[in-house]
Amino acid sequence: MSSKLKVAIVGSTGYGGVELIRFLVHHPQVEIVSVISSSSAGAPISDGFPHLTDIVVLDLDGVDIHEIAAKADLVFTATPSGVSTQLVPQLLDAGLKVIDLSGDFRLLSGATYEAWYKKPAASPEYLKQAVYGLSEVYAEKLAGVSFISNPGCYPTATLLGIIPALKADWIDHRTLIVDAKSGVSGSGRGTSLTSHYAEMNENFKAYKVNKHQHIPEIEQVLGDIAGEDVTVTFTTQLVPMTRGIMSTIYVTLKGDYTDRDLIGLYRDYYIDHPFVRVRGEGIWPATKEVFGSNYCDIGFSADARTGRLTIISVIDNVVKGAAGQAIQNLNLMMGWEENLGLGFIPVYP
Ligand SMILES: NC(=O)C1=CN([C@@H]2O[C@H](COP(=O)(O)OP(=O)(O)OC[C@H]3O[C@@H](n4cnc5c(N)ncnc54)[C@H](OP(=O)(O)O)[C@@H]3O)[C@@H](O)[C@H]2O)C=CC1
Ligand SMILES: CC(=O)N[C@@H](CCC(=O)OP(=O)(O)O)C(=O)O
Repeated sequence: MSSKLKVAIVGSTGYGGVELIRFLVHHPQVEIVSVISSSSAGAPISDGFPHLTDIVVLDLDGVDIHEIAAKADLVFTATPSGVSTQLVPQLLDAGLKVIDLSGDFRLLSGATYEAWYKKPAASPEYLKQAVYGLSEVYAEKLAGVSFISNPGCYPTATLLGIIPALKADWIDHRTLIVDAKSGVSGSGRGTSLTSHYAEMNENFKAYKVNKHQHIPEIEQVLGDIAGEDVTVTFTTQLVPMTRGIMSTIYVTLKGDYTDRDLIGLYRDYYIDHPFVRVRGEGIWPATKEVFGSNYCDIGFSADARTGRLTIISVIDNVVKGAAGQAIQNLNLMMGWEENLGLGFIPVYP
């Protein structure tokens, strides 16, 4: 009998789910026992995803809580916001561990969720069970828990870029401006006018300016770190590429800190965490340099002329922004090496 952790994936036919499969197939402590679809149960997963032919030889299962509980120890829910709200409580009640990739359990306040997501919030009983999984920042809180809420893609890039400087009190958080750009896979596999080729190709467009649902998530975590309320100006933009997020952060420095000071501060902060790489002086990260990997790369320019700091943080939205961080959180939950099953070099060029 296998002593591996038995894992099921709900939403296995979405971008996050398929990416979970890509990594979990190589994870030494995990066995994928069920790939689940609410719309295509019964068919081999490789019918819809021929790149998995002969690699994942499983038929898609339906969403049946008892069947999942009979097969699996832990479930990844890579399901849309609103779906997880309903599904996750049933999985937890069935005794399963859960790592949820949606936005449904990230915000502590149900009222804040409803204001930004425009959907009914999960019940407070379950909201308070969720541990927020920004791996590098909350690693110690994740060990041994049963339910992790995986961070959003934009919050991951943005928060990892801001937190060390905020924690050190080197920046004035009242001046934070975040200019964030994402590839189209961030909006999921379902077709929409937004992700239509003719709308996206050779285009660069802003959306949800100051209204994005990730704003309260970023402010919640920064408030936790700062010990007081924090607000950010946050602009999201779509760029004509498949994967990648670049979050460019502008903030006023509280002292005469140099790039070298910042590099030292950030390298110290992330010293025990292999997936955040801090660039050397004048070497700014590009999305291609993390493509397909779980890395978050960060670079700086402290401008003595304006007194402002520019921080550039890049991730692959489907990996560090979703499936990769979810597996990193699984590793932290289970007490395994943080990088187990994730040690891939980015795809380049
Ligand atoms: N894409 C990204 O970069 C990121 C995504 N996320 C979040 O992760 C989650 C998954 O995202 P992503 O994979 O991109 O989304 P997709 O739209 O690509 O996939 C979502 C999947 O959920 C399944 N689904 C839909 N309705 C139900 C239901 N009622 N019950 C069970 N399953 C259902 C669908 O599969 P089927 O019809 O086969 O059931 C679908 O393939 C979302 O909450 C998203 O916001 C978070 C960070 C980054
Ligand atoms: C490019 C793009 O459209 N990205 C999506 C990210 C959505 C997402 O990941 O949703 P939750 O984290 O809130 O579940 C967006 O901006 O809404």
